[in-house]
Formats: sequence, C-alpha cells, structure tokens
Amino acid sequence: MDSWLRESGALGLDSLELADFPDTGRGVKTTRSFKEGEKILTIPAKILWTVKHAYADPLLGPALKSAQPPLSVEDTLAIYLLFVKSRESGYEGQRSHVAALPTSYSSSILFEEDELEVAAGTSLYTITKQLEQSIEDDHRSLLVRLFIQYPDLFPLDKFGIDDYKWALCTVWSRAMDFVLPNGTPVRLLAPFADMLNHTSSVKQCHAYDPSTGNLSVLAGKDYQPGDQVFINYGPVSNSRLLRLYGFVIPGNPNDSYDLVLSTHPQAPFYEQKEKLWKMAGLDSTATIPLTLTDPLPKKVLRYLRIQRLDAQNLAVVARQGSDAAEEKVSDENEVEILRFLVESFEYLLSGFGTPLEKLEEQLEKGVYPAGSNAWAAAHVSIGEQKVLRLAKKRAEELLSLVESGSDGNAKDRCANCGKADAPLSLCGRCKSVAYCGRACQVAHYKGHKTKCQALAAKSG
Ligand SMILES: C[S@@+](CC[C@H](N)C(=O)[O-])C[C@H]1O[C@@H](n2cnc3c(N)ncnc32)[C@H](O)[C@@H]1O
Repeated sequence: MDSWLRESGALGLDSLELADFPDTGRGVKTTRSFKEGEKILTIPAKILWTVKHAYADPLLGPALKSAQPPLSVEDTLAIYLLFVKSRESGYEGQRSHVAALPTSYSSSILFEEDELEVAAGTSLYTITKQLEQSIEDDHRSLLVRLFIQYPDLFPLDKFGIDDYKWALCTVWSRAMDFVLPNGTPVRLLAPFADMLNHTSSVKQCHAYDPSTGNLSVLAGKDYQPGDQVFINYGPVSNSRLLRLYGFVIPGNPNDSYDLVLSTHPQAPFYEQKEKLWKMAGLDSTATIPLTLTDPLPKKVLRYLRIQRLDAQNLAVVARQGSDAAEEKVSDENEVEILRFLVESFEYLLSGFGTPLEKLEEQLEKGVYPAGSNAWAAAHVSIGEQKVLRLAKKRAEELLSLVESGSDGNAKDRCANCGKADAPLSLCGRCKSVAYCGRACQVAHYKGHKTKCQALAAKSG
C-alpha cells in the first residue's frame, strides 16, 4: 500500500508509521514532533473511495447505473469494496488497501445472542435486532437488482451475506462524512487516514477540501515522536460506537438514549397537530436523544404538549405560531404529559435485563472479561440506564412543581435548562423566572416573550 500511496501523491507518510497500541489496537504513530494545527497527512482525491469513483469505474460503473432503484451511498461503497476485493487482477493499489483492512469486526450486529442479551432493554439492542433484519433484506434486494444480473462481476461466493456484513462494517467504522459548503453530503474512505484511531481529547482535525477533493489530517494537539496520532470521530454515544465501530469508552460523557415519540394517524385532531409539530420543528414521529447533560430536552415536552392538546387548547396554541407549546399549555396538559413521561421512563428502565448497580458490580468482579463483547454491551446498558434515570428524575421534579402550583414562577432553577445548583439571576423585565447565564436567557426568550410582556405589564 505504501508505494501506491506515494506514487499517487500522498503527503506526510515519511513522518508516520503503523503501530500497535495497547488500548486502541493498530493505529498510526509519528516519527517526529508536530505542533497543534500543523498538517500531518494528505490523501489525494484520486485514491479516495467515493460514490463518484465507483460510478466512474469502467466495469463497476455501468452495473451500478443499471440498478433500480439506485443503491444507497452506504451500499455503493460496500459493493465497491467487495468488487475490488473480488478482483484477481488489476486494481493493485486499491487491493493493497483492502488487504490491509481488518478481516473481522466487533460491531454489535456480529454479536452472539448471549452477548447482545447483556444489553437487553437498550436502544442498541433494539436497533441491532432491526439492523440484522434489514441487512438480510438489503442483501436479498442487491442479489435481485445487481448480483444475479452480472454474475461475472459479482460472483456469489464473494458477495454472500457475510461478505456484505464485512463490507458494511468496513464502511461504518472507516468512512468519513463531510458536508460541502453547498450542503451536499460527502462520504468517503481514505486509505491510510482510515488507520487513525479516535479520541475525544482532540478537536475535529480531519478535513475535506472541496476545491481539490483531497483529504487532510491536521495535528489535533502537539505530538512528540512516537506518540499515537488521533482524530476525533465526534461526540458519539457508546451505543453508536459499539454498533458502528465495535468499541466503547467506559464512562462515555456522550452517552445518550434515543427516545422515539410517535402518534397514531387516527388520533384526535391528528392533522392539526401535525401542522403544529412542523411549526415547532418536529415531526409526527420524532427521535429525540436524551443525554447526560440534557436528559429531558424541551423538544420532548413540546412534542407531548401538542400530542395531548384538547379541542379548546388546540386553537390557542395554533395562534402561537412557531412558539407553539414552547411553554406549559395548561396545568392539566402539563400534568398529563409529565405523568406519562415518568411512567414511560419507569417502563423503559424495567425492560433492562440487568439493573445498573448489578452491572457495575459484575464489571468490578470481572464477570465480563475487559474488552469482550459482553463487557462492551454492559457499558452501553449502564450509560443508557444512567440517562433514563436522570430523565425520570427530571420529569418527577417538574411534575411535583406543577402539582404544587410552583412551576409558573419557579425562581430556584434556571427556566431554560433547569439547573438549580448554579448562581441564578432573575429576568430583568418580569422578575418571574431565573437563569443560570446569558446563553440560557437568550435561548429561552422566544418562548418566554409573550408571558414576560404580560407579566411585566400586569406589575406595571
Ligand atoms: C478508522 S479505524 C482505525 C484503525 C483501526 N484500529 C485498524 O486497525 O484498522 C476504526 C477502528 O479502530 C478501532 N478504534 C478506533 N479508536 C479506538 C479507541 N479509542 N479505542 C478502541 N478502539 C478504537 C475500532 O475498532 C474502530 O472500529
């Protein structure tokens, strides 16, 4: 691969080497020092794996163009990889890259049943099960649309379901995503740059240059010779890390739980409510991430307030336009949604195979060998349970405030983020709500404006 990279014009290889590291496995180390921000590596456009290049290939391109409906970006890249892997001659450079790829992966889609069972109750469990099914369906569809149409290009012994899963795992764990200035998304695989492991302690330091199409990596921090070079894959939860990359970060601060909210189209006033959700930037089916820092996002309350509107409140809320249901609609509505949330979180938590404390105890005792699939699944479950417990606590606190009638002018917590353990200052105009800082005051103003003006006018 090295000579292919050099001949193609890759820059920076003289200062970098592949190496094995105890925590992250194979990665890249520097052989000289770098200052943060310095360019470390450039992989030229012509050797990147992209959809454009797959379609431009003289053998693969015409077959891809004939597939109806067209393949997704993910499938195109996966088939491109398998196609090159299956060739016995030609494609020498790309084949040397494929030969350097891992032969197996530890994504949750490849877990044994008993390993995945450790994560029972998590969104990882549900999504993995759904994925297993959809991967089989997609593979069957590729057989019909592509493989059996061109048996010489896609020999079935090299395009089976296990090959397809390998290719998908390769794309999930190694592809990089960018959005061009005109909003077009680009997904690509960059040889050698795909050997860089992740750490959240560097800023995003891989970049795509839309004018040249080259991929570059900058130093995300200062490096000494022999240091491992990292990039940042983004603020990814353990659930997503395990599904897409096959690893977890114990105590991951980005852990989250994806809450799915949906409403039956035959529910009362569905069409009017659908309009209100749209106005509020939501959809009739909304997936909202609950996180450790924001376990009960405002969007959840907003969605449910609209979902539970009665005929009388519907008209009032519709007049609020884009501020619709940003704040409490009525005591009844608020109590109803908060009770629903407390019960739902309780129900979701009861669905976890093993409670958080028990899992922590098991990890402590070494029941799951460190680094094993079951160990990783246990970390996902712990993270999601932590988030759900925080969300339930927050819903209970809000419920007791509404039930005691002290929510409307609660001054003991930030009206925007709910923080109570921070210095708070009152809204300068109405003095009825408090904020932990300027950012929260600004973020809250749009929804608070009408009430603020009314209260300020009342108090003269
Ligand atoms: C883009 S590749 C990086 C190179 C990879 N280690 C290799 O040998 O090909 C992404 C994969 O590296 C591993 N990886 C990356 N960052 C990691 C980390 N912080 N801890 C553990 N494994 C990591 C995971 O297996 C992940 O799927």
